[in-house]
Amino acid sequence: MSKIDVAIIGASGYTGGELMRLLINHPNVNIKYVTSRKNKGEDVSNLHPNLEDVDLKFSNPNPEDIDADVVFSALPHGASMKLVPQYLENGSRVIDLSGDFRFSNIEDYEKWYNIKHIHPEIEAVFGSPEINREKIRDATLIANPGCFVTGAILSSLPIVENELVDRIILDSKSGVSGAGVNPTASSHYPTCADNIKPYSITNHRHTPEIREQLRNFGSGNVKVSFTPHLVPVIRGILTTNHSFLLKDDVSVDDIYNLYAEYYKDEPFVQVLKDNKIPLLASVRGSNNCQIGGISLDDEDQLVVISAIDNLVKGASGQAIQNMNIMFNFDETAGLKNVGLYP
Ligand SMILES: NC(=O)C1=CN([C@@H]2O[C@H](COP(=O)(O)OP(=O)(O)OC[C@H]3O[C@@H](n4cnc5c(N)ncnc54)[C@H](OP(=O)(O)O)[C@@H]3O)[C@@H](O)[C@H]2O)C=CC1
Ligand SMILES: CC(=O)N[C@@H](CCC(=O)OP(=O)(O)O)C(=O)O
Repeated sequence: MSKIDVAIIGASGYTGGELMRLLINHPNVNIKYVTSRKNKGEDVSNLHPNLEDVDLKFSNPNPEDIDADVVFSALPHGASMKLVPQYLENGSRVIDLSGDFRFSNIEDYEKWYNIKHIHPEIEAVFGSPEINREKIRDATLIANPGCFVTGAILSSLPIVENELVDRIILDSKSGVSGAGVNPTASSHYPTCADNIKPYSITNHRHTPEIREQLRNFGSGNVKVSFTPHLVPVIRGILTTNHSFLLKDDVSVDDIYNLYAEYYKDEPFVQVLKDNKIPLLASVRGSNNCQIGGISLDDEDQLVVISAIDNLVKGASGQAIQNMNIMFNFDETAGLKNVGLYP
C-alpha cells in the first residue's frame, strides 16, 4: 500500500509527541520529518521517552526543507501563522493545531488573542469531523479545534440544533498537559498539584470559538458562558454542560435518545449505554469523546457531561482523524486504541 509523507512541525512539544505516538502505527503514513529548532539532530526519544524504539531524529522546520503530502503544525499560535502559508505554497495540505486559522472573523481572532493576524486572507476549514466532514475532504488547510472546544461543542450540538435551549454554561476541567511542554507559574508542580484553579474567567480564548461554532446551528444566537479549571491530572478535559430546557413536554429519555441518534454514526463519539456518567480516566489515550450523565429535573434543569483526552480528541487524534478524511483513508486508521483504565 502506498503511503503519504508526513511532517510534524513542533514535534518536541506535547501534541507533536502525541502525533508521533499515534502515527507510528498508522498503516498509510510515512513520518518523514519531525522538527524542533532547539533539538535538531537529536533522537526523538531524548525528549519523548515513550518513543524509545522509534528511529526518528529532529530536523529544522524551515519550509524550504519540508517536502510532504501533509504538514501537521503543532506550534504555538502566532508562530503557526508565520510558517503555515509557506507549507501551503510548497503544495502540502496543512492541519494546524493552533488557534491561528480557527476564526471566520479575523477581528474576533485579533481581539481574543491580542495579536495582529499577518495572513487574514487565508481561509481554513474548521476541523470538527462531526460538523464539517464533507468540507474536510477537500480542504487544503484545516484549523483543528481548541481542546476545550471539542468537548464543549459535542456536548451541546443536539440541544442547540434542535433549539431546546438558548443558553449554555460550560464548566470545564483540564489536565495540565493542556498548557504545553514548558512549565508556567500555573503548571509548576507545587502550584497545580493538590489544587484546582479556575482561570480566564469570562475571557478564555476558546469562548468565541465555541460561540462561533454553535451559532451555526439552531436559532443561531445561543448564549454561551465558559469557565476552565486547571485540575491536578496530566490528561483529559471533563465538561459539565448546564442549561435549562425551553420545552416542558420533553423527558430525560427523549434527550438521551436525541444524543444517541445524533451521534450514532460517529466513530469517536460514545453516548454511553444506560446513560452512564463519563469519567476522565476512561478516555485517556483514546480519540473518544464520551457523553452521558444526562439529567433533567422538574425545574427544567438539564445537565450533560462530556469527557475527552485533550491531547487526543482535543488535539492530535482529531488532527489524524481529519487527515484520514482528507486522504480518503479509513477514518479510524491509527486511532482504534481504547482508553486506558484505570
Ligand atoms: N496541549 C494541548 O492539550 C493542546 C494544544 N493545542 C495547540 O497545539 C499547539 C501545540 O501545543 P503543545 O504541543 O501543547 O505545545 P508545546 O509548547 O508543548 O510545543 C510547541 C512546540 O512548538 C515549537 N515552537 C515554539 N515556537 C516556535 C516557533 N516560533 N517556530 C517554530 N517552532 C516553534 C517548540 O519546539 P522547539 O522550541 O523545540 O522548536 C515546541 O516544542 C499550540 O498552538 C496549542 O495551543 C491544541 C489543543 C490541545
Ligand atoms: C490547561 C491549559 O492551560 N490549557 C490551555 C488550552 C490549550 C489549547 O488547546 O489552546 P489553543 O489550541 O486554543 O491554543 C489554555 O487554557 O490556554
